[in-house]
Amino acid sequence: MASADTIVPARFLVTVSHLIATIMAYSTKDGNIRTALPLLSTDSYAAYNSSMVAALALTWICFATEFAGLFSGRTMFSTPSNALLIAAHTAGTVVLCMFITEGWHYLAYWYIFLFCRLTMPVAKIAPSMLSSDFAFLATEAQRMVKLGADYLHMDVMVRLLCWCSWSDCHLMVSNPGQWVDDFAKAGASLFTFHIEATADAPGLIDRIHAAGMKAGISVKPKTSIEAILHVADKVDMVLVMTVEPGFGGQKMMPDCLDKVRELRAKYPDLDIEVDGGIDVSNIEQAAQAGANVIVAGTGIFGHPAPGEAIEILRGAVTKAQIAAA
Ligand SMILES: O=C(CO)[C@H](O)[C@H](O)COP(=O)(O)O
Repeated sequence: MASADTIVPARFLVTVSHLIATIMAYSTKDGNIRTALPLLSTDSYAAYNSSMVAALALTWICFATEFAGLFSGRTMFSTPSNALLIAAHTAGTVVLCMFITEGWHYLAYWYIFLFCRLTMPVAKIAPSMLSSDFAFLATEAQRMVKLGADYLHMDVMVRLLCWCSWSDCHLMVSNPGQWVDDFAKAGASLFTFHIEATADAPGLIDRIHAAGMKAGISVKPKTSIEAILHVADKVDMVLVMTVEPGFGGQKMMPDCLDKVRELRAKYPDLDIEVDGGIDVSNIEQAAQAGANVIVAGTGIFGHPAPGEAIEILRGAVTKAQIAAA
């Protein structure tokens, strides 16, 4: 395994090469746009130019985010993530050089960009606030975000107010539809309900989306995955419970991971979340089954170094994704 002394500078250098290639693509974009235009025609030049500039602007936003993660140390020490990014940036630099030198159609840039962004459902770690110190909830939330959490997982058994824009709200209530507007107003970004709690899942998903939130659907351990397949294309995430919902600190039920395997085989790009009894000792099983969004309460808050636990969970997911690719 490469050490941080070599892999971190290697990642930095290939990322910079990729960035330079995108800057070159900006300065030579005229050739790619003209390839897309009929001979001697200048109609549509402005529209194609704006489209290409938009794609490049999105790329640079992604670079800014990545450099922020790298320099803040948040994504610096995960070897599987570093290896994946080195491979992605190397491939991106090579394809972009061909795009420039061979004068490919400008739309190819969009395809390259979208392929790079969408091919893999990235690892997301969601500390379950159920295991935090409720007397200092806001401080606990800030601590988790500083330590690298991608979401804060909020279990809702009675009404709860979300105060931040990256709350992953898991509603373990009957009639979840009655709370859609309240959660949207409170700033929830992801509203996950149980298939067992509604008779009209497609309608509820539409309402969640219309309220400006992502929609997730959850299955309890005894519910088969077939129960949600009719809406798997409509939702942004499927949550497979690996314990009976209710409280933290339970033991993960490995049988539930068969549902994750089945779902991942059918939906390679879907966000699949697991929740219940996940920690650094069993994350490899969940990651190898295909889970990429990891909820952990006791596994993070009860770990002597919660930031390290978050990175181990993220690293295991990324490593399993590389192995499966
Ligand atoms: O949904 C939940 C309980 O119903 C919790 O999110 C879950 O149990 C997380 O806690 P832990 O990681 O300690 O098991």
